[in-house]
Amino acid sequence: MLIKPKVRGFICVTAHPTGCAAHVQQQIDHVLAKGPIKNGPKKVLVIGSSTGFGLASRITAAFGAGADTLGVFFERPSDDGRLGTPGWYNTIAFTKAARAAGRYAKNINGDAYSDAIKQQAIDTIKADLGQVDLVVYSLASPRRQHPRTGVVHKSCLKPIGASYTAKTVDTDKGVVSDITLEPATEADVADTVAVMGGEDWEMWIDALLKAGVLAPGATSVAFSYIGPEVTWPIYKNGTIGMAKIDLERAAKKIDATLKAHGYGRAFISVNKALVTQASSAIPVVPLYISILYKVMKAKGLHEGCIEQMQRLFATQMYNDSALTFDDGGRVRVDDLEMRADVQGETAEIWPRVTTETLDELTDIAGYRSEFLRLFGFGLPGVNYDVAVEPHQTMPE
Ligand SMILES: NC(=O)c1ccc[n+]([C@@H]2O[C@H](COP(=O)([O-])OP(=O)(O)OC[C@H]3O[C@@H](n4cnc5c(N)ncnc54)[C@H](O)[C@@H]3O)[C@@H](O)[C@H]2O)c1
Repeated sequence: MLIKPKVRGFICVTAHPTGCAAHVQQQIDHVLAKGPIKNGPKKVLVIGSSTGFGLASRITAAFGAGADTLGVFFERPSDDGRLGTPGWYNTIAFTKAARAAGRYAKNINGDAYSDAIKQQAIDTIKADLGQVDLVVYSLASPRRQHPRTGVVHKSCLKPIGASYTAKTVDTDKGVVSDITLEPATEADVADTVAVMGGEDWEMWIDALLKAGVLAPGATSVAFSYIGPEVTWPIYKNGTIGMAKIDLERAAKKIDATLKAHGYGRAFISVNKALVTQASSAIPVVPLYISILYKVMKAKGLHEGCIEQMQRLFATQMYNDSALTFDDGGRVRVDDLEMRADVQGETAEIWPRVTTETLDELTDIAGYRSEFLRLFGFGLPGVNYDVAVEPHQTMPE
């Protein structure tokens, strides 16, 4: 099958298996080039391991620290004549590469919010790894079926209190326009907290502890975003921001639980704004990212998911380093994004961006190519004019 990108709004409905593999390999190469991470994790569970920050942390653990990894994700597998989602192909590529390098890598494709998948992960850890010493929690999902009530909660991206009008970009068409977002209801907030807040992370840690599969001294990390004021009504102060406050609440509770269990630790890492499948769905944010990329690339400060996770592991979590916390007890790898000069220049560009000036003032081209790379398109060394087999099976 010849596979070309088919972009529909903020999603690409096709994915290229060879391109996804090349994207994973690029990330592995980055981690290898950075050199080994001393005293790194040995046995790692990554929840949300197939794309974005979760995949990057799995690659960093396996190829930077030589860790065995178990990945949990929710992806559509390929079938005869039918494409899978990028995370499916990414995981196949990762698994083959990790095993070729002599590392254990197994995968569970299913709903991480369910009790059944938690149990499957526990059974796999018991059978293969004994215990894990790092749990990365990196889910980004539009919905969660609550395992106790059966209720399906849907997360949303809305401001709270008042409607919010701001500039946004249709990244596909290159049109800049104003968008007005109506405020969330109380139910919207509660639903978003139920999906993207900390309850499920707590349920994972409780289940792992009860089953005895968490090593004494284990670490757990989950990810958040803060960003500049221009995005606060839709992010930090919006429904997703309320979920992140709940994630921080959970981090403190899990930290206390893990400290009681062999001096472990749990914390939130605040990461940089990046093009991922999750962030491309947020209004306003892709325009901000396009400006930010322009400014950060000009200063030589640009990072993607893999640079962020490699830096988090090598300069905060392991490698004889110690976690440094902000006033809110969070680790910040968004430090370069939030630098005063970067934010000053981004804020200066923001009001001047129009459809006409988009190409000149922003890195919309970089945004688009990074977006396509998420789906395996535009990778160097991949011949997109050659037919590829869409059906790729996951190694057992
Ligand atoms: N992208 C950004 O700019 C950014 C910045 C800072 C923090 N974050 C945070 O990082 C975390 C990860 O986001 P991302 O941008 O890497 O997202 P992503 O969409 O690339 O990855 C989400 C992962 O979750 C998995 N997943 C989704 N629903 C699932 C389910 N029900 N069961 C099992 N797996 C499921 C997917 O398969 C995938 O592996 C989120 O907490 C997000 O808020 C993102």
